Amino acid sequence: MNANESDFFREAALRICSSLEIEIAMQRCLEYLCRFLPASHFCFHIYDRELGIVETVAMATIDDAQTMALRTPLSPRGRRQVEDQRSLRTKQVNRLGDDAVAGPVARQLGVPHLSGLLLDLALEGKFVGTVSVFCEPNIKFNHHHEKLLAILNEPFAIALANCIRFRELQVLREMLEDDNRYLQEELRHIAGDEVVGGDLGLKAVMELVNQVAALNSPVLLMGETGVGKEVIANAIHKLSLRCNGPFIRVNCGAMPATLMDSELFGHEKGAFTGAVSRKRGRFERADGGTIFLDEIAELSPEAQVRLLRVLQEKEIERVGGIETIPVDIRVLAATHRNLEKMVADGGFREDLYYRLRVFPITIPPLRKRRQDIPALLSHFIQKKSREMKRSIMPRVETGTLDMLLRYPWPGNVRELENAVERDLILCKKGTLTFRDILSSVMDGQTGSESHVVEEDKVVLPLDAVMSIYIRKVLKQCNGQIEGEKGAAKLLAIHPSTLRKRMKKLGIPFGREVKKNSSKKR
Ligand SMILES: Nc1ncnc2c1ncn2[C@@H]1O[C@H](COP(=O)(O)OP(=O)(O)OP(=O)(O)O)[C@@H](O)[C@H]1O
Repeated sequence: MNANESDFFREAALRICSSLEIEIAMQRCLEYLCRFLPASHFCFHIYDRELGIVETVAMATIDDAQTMALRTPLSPRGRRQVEDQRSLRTKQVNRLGDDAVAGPVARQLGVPHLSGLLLDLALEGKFVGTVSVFCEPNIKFNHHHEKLLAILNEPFAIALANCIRFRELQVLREMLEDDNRYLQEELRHIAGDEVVGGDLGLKAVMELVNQVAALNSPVLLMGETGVGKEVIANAIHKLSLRCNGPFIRVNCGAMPATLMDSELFGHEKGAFTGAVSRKRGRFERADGGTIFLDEIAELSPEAQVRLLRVLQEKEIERVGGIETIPVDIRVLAATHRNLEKMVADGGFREDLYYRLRVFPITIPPLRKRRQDIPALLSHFIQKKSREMKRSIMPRVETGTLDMLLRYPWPGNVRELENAVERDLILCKKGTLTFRDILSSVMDGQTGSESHVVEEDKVVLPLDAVMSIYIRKVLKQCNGQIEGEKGAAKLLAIHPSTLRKRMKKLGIPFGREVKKNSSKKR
């Protein structure tokens, strides 16, 4: 390369690398190339050997520049011409339309009448693609022009290779975004979209949810384990303006304290042994959406301090990092523990407690909203049958519902869900009997019966109330139906009417009660 050629190389190379937008870089380069060779158009092409297609990825003229994905299938002769070629070539074509390879491409670009200069590009000995410059038909390219273009083989090849990589990355990113949207949908589905009981036992809760959802205020969800705190958190997110953003759940109780910081805030590469690459934490992932901190009471004192900072500053620092990263998140927290007492005992930071309980919502236990049990039961039977791919929907044995209504459900909705699943696995004839629940109700583990109907002041189906009352009277009469001390007399009905009703409601007769309890022992 002589001095002039060196200057030419330097300036053209700088221009083709001057922008990440390849078409802009090409236009800048074309403006310079025009001073040395006749060039009205400047294109990059790649070749798909499997499909025999030339793809024009970008084109620049003095007035216009664009990326494109113009795909031109080649004729068998054109394919042979490209594929049989052993070495990289520079080629002059007097009329583009006459060439077996350049012709179809030029026709699609609307310039078959122009003449062209084509140069195959290689990087580290591998074919990358082709660069072409076109000019008016009355002007001819010559060997000097060919030589000048060949000097730029490497920078052009790098620019084209980078452009293709960038395009691949964009496609991957779009796929990831699409996957992400799909997975978020799936997660919402798994977590259970529907709030069963929203218009009955959870009506008051849902009223609060509707009031707070659209705001950005933190919400503290309280209630026993399994009452549906996560379901309500999900409902808040779905009803909020952030519903299209991520909903990220963190189970603070299930995470070892040593990993908590890096899980929540992420880490930089090499921040600690095992940090082999940079990782984004859950707060960063929740950016633009909602973070749900489940079992918040289990947070270590150190993590509590850091969480307080995030809530105050709205920014995080990755472990081992120095830059602060702003995060736009809405925090929902949940606990089954008495946080107020923990604060009083010094187990939870008071300042953090007040930041989190800006809007507290307490979800009542299932035993305080028994009216939701029938709907929950049918919801879970349908959901679990679908999951287990059962074609026939099982039915609940007559009289069992009232048993389920009397049971205190210490594990709340989760226990009911598990009971349905267990019974679906066990049930042979398509009838759910809930034997376990039945025997614990029979064993009197439900507490006083009046607790069910009087204390809770809930509205129960008439059959259930009748069943509860008949059982109560039968208990008083030691299971005796007839006679002066029998239940029928107390209830002022005929013994056979009582028997019929007991059968209908699935109430076991005296002997069966004893049989059940002795079986248990
Ligand atoms: N109202 C409801 N409607 C439909 N499904 C519900 C409802 N409440 C709870 N569930 C289901 O019951 C199960 C337990 O609910 P969830 O995980 O929300 O309880 P939780 O209070 O967050 O429990 P924990 O305190 O153990 O984290 C889940 O499978 C959930 O889908």
